[in-house]
Amino acid sequence: MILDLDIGNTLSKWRLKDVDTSEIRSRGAVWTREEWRPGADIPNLEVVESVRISSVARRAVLEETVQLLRQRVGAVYVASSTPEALGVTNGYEEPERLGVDRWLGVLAGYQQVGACCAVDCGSAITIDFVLPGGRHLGGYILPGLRLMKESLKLGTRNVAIDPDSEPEELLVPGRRTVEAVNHGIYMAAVSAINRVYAEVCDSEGVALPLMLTGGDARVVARGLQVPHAVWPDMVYGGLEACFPLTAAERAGRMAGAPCVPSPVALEKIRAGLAFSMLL
Ligand SMILES: Nc1ncnc2c1ncn2[C@@H]1O[C@H](COP(=O)(O)OP(=O)(O)OP(=O)(O)O)[C@@H](O)[C@H]1O
Ligand SMILES: CC(C)(CO)[C@@H](O)C(=O)NCCC(=O)O
Ligand SMILES: [K+]
Repeated sequence: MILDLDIGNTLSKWRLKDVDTSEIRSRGAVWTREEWRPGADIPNLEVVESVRISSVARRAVLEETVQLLRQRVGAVYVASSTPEALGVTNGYEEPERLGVDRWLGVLAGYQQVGACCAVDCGSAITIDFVLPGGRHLGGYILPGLRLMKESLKLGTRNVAIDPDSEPEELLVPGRRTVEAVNHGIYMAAVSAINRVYAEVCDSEGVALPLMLTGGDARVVARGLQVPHAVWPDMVYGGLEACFPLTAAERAGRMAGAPCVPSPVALEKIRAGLAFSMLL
């Protein structure tokens, strides 16, 4: 088995992938600040031959995790942001400072569809762009839905936005605090993504396919106007592309990669942008 680990700021997510069949066998998540104790929701390391890790947690968390795993598992691969990989050039002035989850998302997106916009709706919402030819432009970082809500300190943090609610309901004025906060942060996230997407496509002169990942991807995606795909395993896809171990991975196939709809024509994106500026 391959153990894929995505250590985020809030949650550390893992999945076990069968080396022979490329199937995903199990998944789980633990809070990042907690220890990896036996009995918790952690994978059985007895069956693991290799581990691939994406981590944006503090250095000490990664070091402890790697140390623990090296004693038990044959091969441990740790992803890092580099100046260039898989045909993509990193747009950061200091490439190693780009969050590796963003880098892996961008690499997975580029491998799947070529030039694209990759959005991660996690603890933070990140929006990254890669142009045809593989130039990563850099991107945007804003607080995630949960962070925005917590920062208001109105005692509404435990009421999550229902991922099944209709965007029309979420975009109307709230008539209770919880509702006003939920609708406000939803509007903030959705309109930021819509605007940034349109601005960058306009200024670069290219309509880009749009992909979303992260814990809040589904609910945020429902409010977007442009065609898009949700890919929960996008960061894992980057790990598969960087460290291919199965036959399918060596052939460039990433687990759970979605069919990404073609973007609308650039003229339409530009018209939408011009319209929203006039109002
Ligand atoms: N069980 C859960 N626990 C915490 N957050 C959850 C849960 N389910 C959904 N979420 C939502 O997912 C978001 C966190 O997404 P994700 O799991 O991608 O975070 P993360 O990996 O810790 O983020 P990052 O990698 O940016 O640190 C939160 O904003 C929250 O609203
Ligand atoms: C922005 C987050 C927290 C999103 O998970 C992560 O990608 C990160 O810690 N990045 C480092 C800073 C940067 O990407 O510029
Ligand atoms: K993430």
